[in-house]
Amino acid sequence: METEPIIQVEAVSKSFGKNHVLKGFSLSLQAGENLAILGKSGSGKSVLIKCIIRLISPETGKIMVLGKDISQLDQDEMDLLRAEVGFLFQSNALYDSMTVRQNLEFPLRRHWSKERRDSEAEQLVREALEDVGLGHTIDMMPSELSGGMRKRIALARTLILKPKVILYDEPTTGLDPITSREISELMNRIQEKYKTAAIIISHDLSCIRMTANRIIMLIEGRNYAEGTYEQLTKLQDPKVREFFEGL
Ligand SMILES: Nc1ncnc2c1ncn2[C@@H]1O[C@H](COP(=O)(O)OP(=O)(O)OP(=O)(O)O)[C@@H](O)[C@H]1O
Repeated sequence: METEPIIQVEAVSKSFGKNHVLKGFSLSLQAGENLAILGKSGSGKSVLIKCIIRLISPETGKIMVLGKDISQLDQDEMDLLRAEVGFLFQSNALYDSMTVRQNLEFPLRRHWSKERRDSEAEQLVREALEDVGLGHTIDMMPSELSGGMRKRIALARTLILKPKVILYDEPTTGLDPITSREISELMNRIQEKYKTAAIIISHDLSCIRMTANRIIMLIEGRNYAEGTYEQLTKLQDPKVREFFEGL
């Protein structure tokens, strides 16, 4: 039986002046799936993610998130929906003046009552930190952590609200190959444990190879090619080959 997609993007177009970034791009994210969007720098991957969380609005097309047409939601409804979507942004954006514990509690402040936080937050924080293998850092400051650890803390903070779907924006950018690998393994463990679906936008082929069940290549604003990593590496199209050259 076909289940309803977690996220559906249908023929979305977005331009900035004469710069036509997305030209009828579509995707369908299924439950439990890690879907990677592979595209060059400037191809529109971040624009796509911003459309999905309605930070910007496309000119044409339709976006459904967890069964809701996001263009039809008012601000409060959109905020509630965003709480079910986890983001891991490139910048990590941890608060430097807060401990790891306070950073992880932060999303709960917005979405939970004080009573609920007092009774449940501690255990959730500990569980999320254990999930990323950093239980011992709970009282440390972000400045005491390495780049890879900060990324994992940012991921733990995303997990706190038990999202149904996670959007990973360049999750391994700026990390060395070993740390990148650890983050990719962690992304797989999270998929397995929480059965979350995820969209991963990246140009890091090793991360994509390890984590993606399916890949859509975003080239010239369109769905240029689609398949598993193995399938795409076998294509002869020069624009696809460019990505896999040297492997
Ligand atoms: N707010 C904006 N105003 C004008 N142009 C924008 C805006 N946001 C993005 N663009 C343009 O849209 C294009 C796609 O940008 P985007 O950030 O989505 O690329 P990307 O694929 O995420 O690249 P990278 O891999 O380098 O992050 C670029 O040409 C960029 O200049």
